Amino acid sequence: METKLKAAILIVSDTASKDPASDKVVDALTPILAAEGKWEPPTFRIVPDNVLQIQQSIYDWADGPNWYNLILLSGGTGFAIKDNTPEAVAPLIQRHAPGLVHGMIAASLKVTPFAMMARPVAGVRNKTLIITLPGSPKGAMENLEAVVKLLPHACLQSAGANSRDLHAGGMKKLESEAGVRDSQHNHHHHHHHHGHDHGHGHKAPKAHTSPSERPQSNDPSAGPNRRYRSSPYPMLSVDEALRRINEHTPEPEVVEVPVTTSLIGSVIAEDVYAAEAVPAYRASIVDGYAVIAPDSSAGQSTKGIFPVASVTHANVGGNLEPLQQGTIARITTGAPLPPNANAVVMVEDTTLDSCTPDGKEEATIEILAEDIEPGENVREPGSDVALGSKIVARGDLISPVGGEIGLLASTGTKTVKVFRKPRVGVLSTGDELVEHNDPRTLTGGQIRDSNRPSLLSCLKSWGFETVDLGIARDTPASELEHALRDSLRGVGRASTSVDVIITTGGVSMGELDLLKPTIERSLGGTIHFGRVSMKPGKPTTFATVPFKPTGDATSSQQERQSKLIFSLPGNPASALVTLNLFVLPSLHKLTGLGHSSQSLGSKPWLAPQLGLPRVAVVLTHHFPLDPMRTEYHRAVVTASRSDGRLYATSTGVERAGQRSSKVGSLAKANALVVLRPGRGVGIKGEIVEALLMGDVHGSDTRVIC
Ligand SMILES: Nc1nc2c(c(=O)[nH]1)N[C@H]1C(S)=C(S)[C@@H](COP(=O)(O)OP(=O)(O)OC[C@H]3O[C@@H](n4cnc5c(N)ncnc54)[C@H](O)[C@@H]3O)O[C@H]1N2
Ligand code: MOO
Ligand SMILES: [Mg+2]
Repeated sequence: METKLKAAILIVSDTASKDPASDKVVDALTPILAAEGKWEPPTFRIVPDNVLQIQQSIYDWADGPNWYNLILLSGGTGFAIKDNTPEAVAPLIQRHAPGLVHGMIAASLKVTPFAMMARPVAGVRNKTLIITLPGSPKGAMENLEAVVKLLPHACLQSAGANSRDLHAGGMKKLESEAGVRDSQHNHHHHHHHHGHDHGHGHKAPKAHTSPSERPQSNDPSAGPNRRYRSSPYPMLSVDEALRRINEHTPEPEVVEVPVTTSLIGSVIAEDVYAAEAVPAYRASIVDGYAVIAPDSSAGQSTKGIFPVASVTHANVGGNLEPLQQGTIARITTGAPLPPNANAVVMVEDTTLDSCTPDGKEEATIEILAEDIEPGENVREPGSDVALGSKIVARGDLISPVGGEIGLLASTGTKTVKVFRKPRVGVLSTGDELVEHNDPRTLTGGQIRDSNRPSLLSCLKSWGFETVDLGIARDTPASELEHALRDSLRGVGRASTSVDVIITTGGVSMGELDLLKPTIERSLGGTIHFGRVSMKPGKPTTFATVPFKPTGDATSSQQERQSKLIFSLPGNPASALVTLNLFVLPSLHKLTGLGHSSQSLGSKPWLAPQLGLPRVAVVLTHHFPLDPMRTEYHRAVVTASRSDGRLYATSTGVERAGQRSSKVGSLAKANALVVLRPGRGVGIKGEIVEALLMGDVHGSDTRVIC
């Protein structure tokens, strides 16, 4: 059977979003696609005339693993103030298709001159063809009919594969092909002239003029006329941002290190086999008497009075005398059994019968137990760890609990291969910043740098090596560029080069928000995203910069090929939340946690996940919702002792309680409660997702409904 193509319809209409039954377009378009016999029944969604919601739908349908071949949007393409579908769609299109636009307008013009009042856009994002249609059912049908015959071919070409490859099995291949195309795209962008407005010097730039270009940061030297008034960076969903971070975080490197406690938090890169057996000899499990127990089938009793032939302590040296039939030997826990002995009787199961003449030692003992079996209370050699058995596997995390270190130590393992943990630098930016411990009184707009200490402490608690990169001033602008370059190379303010740079501040819309332009224009870096639909943390920026190591061969082996820059918002709560949400998964991947542990066998769910653990929590009170952005609400989560559930209580729901400037919203918090955007509140008793940042303590909390 031939593979069918996947289509999605987005209805953009304030009316239909309030009353889905009022929509007539989905029912009008579906039969047109069905008549072609090449399409699966389309999926659809209804959103209001809202740029973010339109864009989110396109990300969902064109960017994820479940991408669609075709997205048809209907509505919002006219001249009315609220019509903003073309403005939402155009920036997301990577390759425009003006031919389809011409075709649709030409067809409509045959019906009505009002066709000139439509502002359709069409083009390709990733492997998905996107076309806007008018909002009226009649107009939408006419437009779709004008192009519908061409769509299967256009979609297959956009996907870069034949139809069979569109099947689930071909997904992987297509994903990697898309990766190749993306990097070529980036390449192109670096050589492209940035100014797109030559000859129109007085015009302010539009956010997106040339469709083939990625968004480009503000040119700091350009005057007010050419400064952006809306961000050129598309607003990504958190999931898409995380996907891009994962995609651009390099694979971890392998290093060989001695077995010490500094292994805690490292991930094993190569299976380790026991070079020694544990125990190395036959050892007693109890304090008592080594005996020669008769074969159980013989039916003989082990009761009786026996002479004590010898005493064996745990640290005995040299060879032991073999035990003679009819005698027993006193032995302590962990001590080697004398040859011939095959079981141990606990001292509690014996009584003293007689002493040596000097009264200092036992001469004879009565054994009270009558059913001692061979092997009883004996640890055979290698029964705890067999010689040559796998003790830790590639992908295993060396936990602070101590089990893995214990295994390595007990078998005399001297060194292990692990993934090298990344080194992380933290840089604060801003002219207003003062060291937190500066004794002087603050003046004017000065504030104390709280981001560096709070971020450094969080990173240290995760077990990463950190480098304090200090403060970079906004003016002169070159200070930031030099601070970043020095940090990458490990000179100046950075004692050693870092793998990951975290900056705070300077990523939003202010004229001194210089991070994005500095990364792109001065360091030749690539910004993978510059805005995320979340609260707090909207302007979070993630970039990679190419890095050529200098110096000798050994140092170059230790350097990664590209370095990561996380430019977090300056607001203190935003900086800490985004550190937890975005930086940690990347550091985990660099640490090797993505390499699923082979030793878990049939229990892959026991493998550690990247980033914070995700759990379900019960709200203990109403939580206000943001109408647009997913909120990461700071909360205290406790484990109920009575019903075994987790309960979330906000660190502050009053007006400024969760404000992004308020770092105190993270004091006492051990979780980020994920609140999807909506009207009103998340209600008391509702179960929502939360990300655990810290330890969970027990409590008597319970929501009584
Ligand atoms: N016109 C717009 N303005 C802003 C937008 C926007 O979309 N349009 N986004 C707002 C959001 S959301 C955030 S979050 C902030 C992000 O600001 P920046 O990353 O550009 O940071 P700065 O402007 O440098 O500073 C913001 C704020 O944070 C304080 N700060 C900075 N560094 C530190 C530090 N190390 N320790 C303590 N506090 C710090 C700084 O003094 C400012 O008060 O932008 C909004 N604006
Ligand atoms: O996104 Mo910003 O972090 O809310 O203040
Ligand atoms: Mg700013």
